[in-house]
Amino acid sequence: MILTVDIGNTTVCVCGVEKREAEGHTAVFCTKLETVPGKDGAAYKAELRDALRKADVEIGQIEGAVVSSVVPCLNRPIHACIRAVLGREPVWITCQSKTGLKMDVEYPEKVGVDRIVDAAWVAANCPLPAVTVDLGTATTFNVIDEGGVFRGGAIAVGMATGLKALAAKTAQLPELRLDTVDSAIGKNTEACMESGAVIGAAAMIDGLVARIEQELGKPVTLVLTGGMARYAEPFCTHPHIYDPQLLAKGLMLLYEWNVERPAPEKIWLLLPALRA
Ligand SMILES: Nc1ncnc2c1ncn2[C@@H]1O[C@H](COP(=O)(O)OP(=O)(O)O)[C@@H](O)[C@H]1O
Ligand SMILES: CC(C)(COP(=O)(O)O)[C@@H](O)C(=O)NCCC(=O)O
Ligand SMILES: [K+]
Repeated sequence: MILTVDIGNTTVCVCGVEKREAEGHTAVFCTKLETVPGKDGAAYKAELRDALRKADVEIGQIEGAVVSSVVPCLNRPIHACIRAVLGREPVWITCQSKTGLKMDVEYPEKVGVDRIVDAAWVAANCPLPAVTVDLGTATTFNVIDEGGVFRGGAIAVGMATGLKALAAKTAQLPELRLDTVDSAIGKNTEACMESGAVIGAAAMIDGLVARIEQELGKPVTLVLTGGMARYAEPFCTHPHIYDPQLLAKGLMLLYEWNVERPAPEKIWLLLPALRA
């Protein structure tokens, strides 16, 4: 099992991913820790140990760890946390990692690593061209053309972020926790806000993907993921795949492609140590 860790702006998503005979890459557990800038490695260490215990995972089952981050101030604490819990160094995914993607954007080093991981999985596993949409703090769109080229995309306000901004910037709109939505026509303030956030996000996805298809001149495979995707996904009319494990599976794939294994001659050097 590989521990995959995605440091997002709202949550640090930790999963245990295995490669299974029949199903391929599969997340066997997932847990979300809160993203708290300033929180130290020791505090995350306690939370991670607790989460692993609750998931019934023994440290010995975990062969390695891999991390993507779009919150640089948490990189050190999370690195320290993983090293302390697993006793090994995690692999960090960056724009320099082997991803199988060719980057056709102005500043590849500025693209969020979570976007690259989503795109890399889809480029390796789905019919291309494809669009991935990750509904988290932000709603991000990635466009991968039929040659496996990352062509860029779009970044829009996330559903929960939009609702928080509305409550903060208006006198009469309440704080809201999203629930299932059943109608585009809300009959009260909360229902109106939910329609705007959820069905609005779905309509934006359908509309933006249609524009992207126009620009590419081809239909795309659409893959939806992220913490908020389950709310909007039922309202997307474009054919799509909903895969809440996209980022975790992508991280394990990139672990396999980027982990440094000892060269064969070094394995002979290690053998005496292994026997001891
Ligand atoms: N029912 C809900 N109502 C409001 N916000 C929610 C709900 N469920 C999850 N969230 C929010 O979903 C977002 C988390 O999505 P996630 O994909 O984990 O984000 P990120 O990758 O940006 O950290 C956050 O904005 C979180 O507060
Ligand atoms: C767009 C994002 C804020 C999305 O982050 P998330 O919603 O996953 O927390 C993140 O991918 C990011 O900081 N990107 C850098 C800019 C870019 O991708 O072009
Ligand atoms: K994310």
